[in-house]
Amino acid sequence: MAIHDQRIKVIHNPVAGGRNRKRLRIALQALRKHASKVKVSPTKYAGHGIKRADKAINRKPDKIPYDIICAAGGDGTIAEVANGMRGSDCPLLVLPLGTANVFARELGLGTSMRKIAAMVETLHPKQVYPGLMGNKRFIMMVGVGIDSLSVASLETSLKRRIGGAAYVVAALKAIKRMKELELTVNVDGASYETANVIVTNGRFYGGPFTISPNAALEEPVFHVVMLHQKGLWAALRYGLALAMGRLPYLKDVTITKGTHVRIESKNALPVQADGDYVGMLPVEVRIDSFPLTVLAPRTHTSEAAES
Ligand SMILES: Nc1ncnc2c1ncn2[C@@H]1O[C@H](COP(=O)(O)OP(=O)(O)OP(=O)(O)O)[C@@H](O)[C@H]1O
Repeated sequence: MAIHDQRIKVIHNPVAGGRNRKRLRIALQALRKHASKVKVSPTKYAGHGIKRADKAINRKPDKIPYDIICAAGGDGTIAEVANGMRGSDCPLLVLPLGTANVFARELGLGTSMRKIAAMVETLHPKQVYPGLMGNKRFIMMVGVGIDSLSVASLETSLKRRIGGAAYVVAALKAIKRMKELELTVNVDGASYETANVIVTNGRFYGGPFTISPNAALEEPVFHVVMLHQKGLWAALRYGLALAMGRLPYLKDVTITKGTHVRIESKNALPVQADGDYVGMLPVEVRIDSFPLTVLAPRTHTSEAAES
């Protein structure tokens, strides 16, 4: 699907990933070369991406519809736009301007805006399956454990200033609460006791790190990654194994598949979805019956994911 004479609505989160104007400009230049119209609408507050996307999809009858909706931001922005597009088969183009940009890596787009600009005309529609928490979509993952404790104590202003390093600061704060991590996870009827869980439809986590090597966005199934140990030593070991690509192969890590997952605890614990705090336990997630159409390279390699 070449972006040729098409009408594109770009929903841009101006606060994603710190300063992102230059990266956006590179992408817009490429889009304007090929498209007949490129309309950029910045988000004004958290959650605005949902409304913007819904409005772009359901235009008044006297207005010409858009052919492509583009989410320019981090994974949180993409999730918002994907929520506003639920039920539509209009393709979503992703311009990664966030901090971790896991979804763009997962699609094989990578994170180099120059490379994306160079290939934007050759991207093809592909169907992927987001998850649902209640009636709200997440595009890749939901987590409870050291990650959700960290996200819940993350200072947004610090993240805007120092980027990914703010997560390290947040993780240090979260360490104090690690003993509370006692979870019961039910995957399609099978019950597990664990300390950390990540329910994901993708391979990557926190950027280019592999957490579930056999997952694929286009398969309507979750990979449920459970890290059973808690405590400082376990957290450090998991962090190191993740950085070295060894996490999925540790003896105290279980990965199972399912389409319906319930997570609960006797303790009050926060939940993260696509890197943002979304509420407290208990939580129930399932695969969305509506697929999401995204533009992606026809074939992709791990090199693109690592760029
Ligand atoms: N104008 C805005 N002002 C404040 N917050 C916003 C605005 N627009 C969107 N947001 C919120 O910012 C949050 C974070 O943005 P996003 O996830 O896109 O970037 P990021 O956190 O830098 O990247 P990543 O998720 O890849 O780490 C989103 O969940 C969204 O709700």
